[in-house]
Amino acid sequence: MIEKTRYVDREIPHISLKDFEKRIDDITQELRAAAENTGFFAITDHGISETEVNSMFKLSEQFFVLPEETKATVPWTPQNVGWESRGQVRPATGLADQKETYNLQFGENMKNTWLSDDVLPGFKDKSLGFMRHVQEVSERLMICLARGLGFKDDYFHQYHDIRRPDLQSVLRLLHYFEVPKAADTKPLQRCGAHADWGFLTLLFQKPGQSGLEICPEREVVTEQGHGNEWTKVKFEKGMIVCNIGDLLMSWSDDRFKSTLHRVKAPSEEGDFYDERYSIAFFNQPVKDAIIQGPKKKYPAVTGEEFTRKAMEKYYSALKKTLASQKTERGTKTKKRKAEWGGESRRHMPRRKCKATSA
Ligand SMILES: O=C(O)CCC(=O)C(=O)O
Ligand SMILES: [Fe+2]
Repeated sequence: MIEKTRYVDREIPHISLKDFEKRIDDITQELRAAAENTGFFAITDHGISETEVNSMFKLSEQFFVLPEETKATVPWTPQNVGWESRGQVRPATGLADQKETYNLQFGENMKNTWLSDDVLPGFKDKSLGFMRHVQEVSERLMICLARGLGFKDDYFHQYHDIRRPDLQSVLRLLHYFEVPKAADTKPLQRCGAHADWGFLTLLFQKPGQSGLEICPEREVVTEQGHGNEWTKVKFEKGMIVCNIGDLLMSWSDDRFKSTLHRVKAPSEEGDFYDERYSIAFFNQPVKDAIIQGPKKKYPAVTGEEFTRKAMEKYYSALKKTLASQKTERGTKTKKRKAEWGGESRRHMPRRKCKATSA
C-alpha cells in the first residue's frame, strides 16, 4: 500500500511587480515577508508575456523530442551545462529523477554545449533572448532582496552580472516522463525532495501540469530538515513561481528560507501522470563573488567554492551515473571534445527513454 500524502494549507503569496519603480517599497516588504516565511512566492505583472513563455516551452519540446543521439551531442558536464536523462539522483531519495534536462548558461561554460543551429535553427538565439528577459526580472527582485537585508541596491546584482563570462546562472529546460498508473507499485520519483542551492529560482510551469509541492521546515541552511507535511503549489497562468535557494539563505544568515520542494511521484487521486514540462532559471553568482551575510553567521565563501561544494553534494551521483553509462554503452556518436575532469569525451551516453524503466 502506498502511504497517503499529508497535506496542509500554507500561504504562497502572489506579488505583483506592476509599477515597479513607484511601488518598490511595498514590493520589497511583500518579498521580504515571503522570503522570511515560506521562501516560495509567485510574481505577476513581471513583463514576460504568455506568448514568450509559450514559445520557450515550444522550443524546449522541440529539443526533447529529438533522438537521443542528437541530444547526446550536448551532454551534461560538471560546469552544470548540457543534457542528461534520468541521471540526477537526489540525496533524499537515492533514486534517479524520472526526467531529462538541458541546462543552458550565458557565458563561457556553454562553449561546446549549445545545440547546433543545423539541428534546431535559432535555438541558441531564442534561448538567450528568453534568458536575458528572465535575468531582467531577476535583477528587479535582487534590488528588493538587497534592500530587505539592508544592502545597497546593486549589492546582489553586481555578483550576478550578465556581462561577466563566468556568471553561473542556468536556464534549465525540464521534461518529466509520463508515469504509468500502476496500482500497487511505488511510483518513480519525478523530482525528489530537495532545496535549490543557488541564489533565487524563477520557475515557469504549464497550467494543469501540477506536481510541485513544498515542505517549509528548514531553520538553518546547514541542515536538510525533512518534514512530511506538504503543500501543493497551485499554478495559474501568467505567474512565475519563485523560491529562495541555499546560497541566499546563507547570504542572509538564515533569515530568508530555502525551502524543501519536490515534483511528486503521482500516485493519488487528482495527481498529474502525463509527461510534464517546466523551465527553471537558477540565479547563480560569478565565481569571485564573496558570499557572507550582514551578521557573518557563516564563513565567507566565493561563488566558485559555493558552486563546487554544491556540485559535489548534489551531482556526484550524476557524474558517476554518466561516467558508467559512458563506459558501458558508449557509442561513437559525434566526435567532439569536451571537458570531463580533464578527459576528452568521445563516447556519448546512449540511453533508452522509456518512461517505465527503473
Ligand atoms: O519542475 C518543477 O516544477 C520544479 C523543478 C525543480 O524544483 C528544480 O529543477 O530544481
Ligand atoms: Fe528545485
